[in-house]
Amino acid sequence: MEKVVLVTGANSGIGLALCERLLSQDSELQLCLACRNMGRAEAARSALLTSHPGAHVDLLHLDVGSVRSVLRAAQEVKTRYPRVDHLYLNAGIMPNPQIDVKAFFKGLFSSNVIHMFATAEGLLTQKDRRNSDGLQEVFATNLFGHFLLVRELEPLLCGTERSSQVVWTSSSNALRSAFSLEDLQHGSGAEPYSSSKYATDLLSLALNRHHNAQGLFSSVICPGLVMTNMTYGILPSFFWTFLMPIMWFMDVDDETSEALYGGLLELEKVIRRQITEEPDSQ
Ligand SMILES: NC(=O)C1=CN([C@@H]2O[C@H](COP(=O)(O)OP(=O)(O)OC[C@H]3O[C@@H](n4cnc5c(N)ncnc54)[C@H](OP(=O)(O)O)[C@@H]3O)[C@@H](O)[C@H]2O)C=CC1
Ligand SMILES: CC(C)=CCC[C@@H](C)[C@H]1CC[C@H]2C3=C(CC[C@]12C)[C@@]1(C)CCC(=O)C[C@@H]1CC3
Repeated sequence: MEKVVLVTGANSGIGLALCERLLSQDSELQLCLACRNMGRAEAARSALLTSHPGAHVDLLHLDVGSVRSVLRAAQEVKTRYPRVDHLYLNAGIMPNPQIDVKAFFKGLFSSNVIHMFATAEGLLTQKDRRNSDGLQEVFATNLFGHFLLVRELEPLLCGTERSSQVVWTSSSNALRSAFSLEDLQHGSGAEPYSSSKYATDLLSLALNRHHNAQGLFSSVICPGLVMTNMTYGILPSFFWTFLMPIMWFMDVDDETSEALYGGLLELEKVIRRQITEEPDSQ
């Protein structure tokens, strides 16, 4: 049976790259691009069909920052598909980002420099506002609209014979220090993005607690730092050309992960030898 996969914010950046990858891995799936801007959604669909002719790619109008739009879109999904196998909650915004240049240069010469580049902690603030539903826009878009979508799609995600996966695009910029239960929407702070991403991680945990028994499994991914419209909104592209080599230099993960892999293979050898040499104690 064809898998049904729905991706929010699928018309650009990470969402569109994800759709490309999904179709490369399984050309049979029914892919639904859930987007706010339908012009860009059409263009994304054409691009996907050019690289994957014959693929099944649908469009759905969804503004995750609007409660009415989420409810309408969920209703439409229920009429179109019998179930949803994979739900990628990827749409996100970071409005009016400001960099604290002083903190950046202070961090550059501190022992905290790698952490600063990896998480942007202490570097980034945003200017948020209330939307027409009376919610803080970043919270509404990055978290609450998606939460509502999951709630509405529960019948298609839970209780079916197969399990379903909900995957959130979170961030290394998810900061516990930015989140408060007393101010869920982060109306009074200057780090709504970090707060919304930390809340995303918490919500994913809670969804597992509430829905694993019904076959719904939630997880978060952090894509690292990716050049998209979001990052080009933080600094203009020529800045990134200079910064990228430094970012690669900072990225110790590949090397460390390779070293870990080698270490584990060595340990595996030792352990295997040990259990074949030692008599079974039981
Ligand atoms: N780039 C990076 O380095 C990182 C990004 N992320 C996360 O990745 C996700 C994707 O961002 P990225 O690809 O970088 O940035 P883009 O700006 O390229 O993509 C954001 C996508 O979200 C959509 N979107 C925004 N607001 C809404 C809305 N109200 N309703 C529906 N769709 C909406 C945009 O559509 P539209 O055309 O309508 O604007 C666009 O398709 C975000 O959640 C972001 O927080 C996480 C870590 C790092
Ligand atoms: C010259 C100068 C002032 C450089 C500042 C560098 C910053 C622009 C980057 C350093 C770490 C980056 C980062 C992000 C944005 C750009 C930086 C702050 C993200 C917050 C982008 C979106 C995410 O979700 C996570 C990223 C973490 C690292």
